[in-house]
Amino acid sequence: MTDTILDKIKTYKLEEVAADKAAKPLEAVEAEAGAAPPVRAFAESLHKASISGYGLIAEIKKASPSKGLIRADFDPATLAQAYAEGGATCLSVLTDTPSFQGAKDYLVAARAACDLPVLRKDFMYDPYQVIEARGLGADCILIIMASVSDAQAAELEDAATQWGMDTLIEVHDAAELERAAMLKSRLVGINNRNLKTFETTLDTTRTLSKRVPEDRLIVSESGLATPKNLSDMAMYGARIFLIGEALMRHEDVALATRNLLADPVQPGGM
Ligand SMILES: O=C(O)c1ccccc1NCC(=O)[C@H](O)[C@H](O)COP(=O)(O)O
Repeated sequence: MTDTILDKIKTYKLEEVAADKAAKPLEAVEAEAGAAPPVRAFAESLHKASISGYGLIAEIKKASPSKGLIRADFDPATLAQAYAEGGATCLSVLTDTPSFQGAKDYLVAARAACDLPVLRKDFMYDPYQVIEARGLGADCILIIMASVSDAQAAELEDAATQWGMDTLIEVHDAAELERAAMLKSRLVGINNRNLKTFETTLDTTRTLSKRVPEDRLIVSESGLATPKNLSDMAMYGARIFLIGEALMRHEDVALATRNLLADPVQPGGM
């Protein structure tokens, strides 16, 4: 069987982490995490925003494997300020370079430019990356169930909790959701993009949202672009959204964010 993009990313990411560990030992990364600015409340901010409006995790995303270059005019600090001005609740910053043209420094710059809590968007396999994320200032990390074992997911979650961070557990099918439910995280991300095939359909949120335990917050991720998309997802219990490309393609990112969040459907409404 040929490798999927997720397999390819995992291969280079494990090599990258091994090189990072050789260059900067765990003790040094722990010291940086210990000296990092205090954690900002990621999950709780989303919960509060979603009670009567929408919670938005706005993604700073320069390029992707499925779309290539998305935004040439790319300054993470300016984009973070635009998202904050437009009403985003939290930020997601891609720190992976080979596939997304992201960078660890982008997270540092974006977080310093605003007051929003920040997700380190990367492919996490090793607690070293989690502690490194805190050292960069991250308030939340991503755990992709399609790419880790149950034991790895629990280990990453424990490391995040130990360093005061939240976790966003990402699933894209029923089997992954069942595994995610064994974890403690409040945030369950339903990715509308199949990371193995790149196929994107909002039917993924429509189908899986019913199976998410009631004590969790549903985050609908990927392929969302219009207010109608958001109100449609809200009908399925998803009032928190992770959005990158659709906002990154607008010249005026603050205005695009504001327009997307205007007029949220009320819980139980429509
Ligand atoms: O975006 C991709 O092409 C991609 C490919 C392989 C693995 C992950 C990928 N994206 C990560 C994401 O989950 C999205 O950046 C995020 O959900 C925002 O999606 P969008 O609003 O469609 O940019």
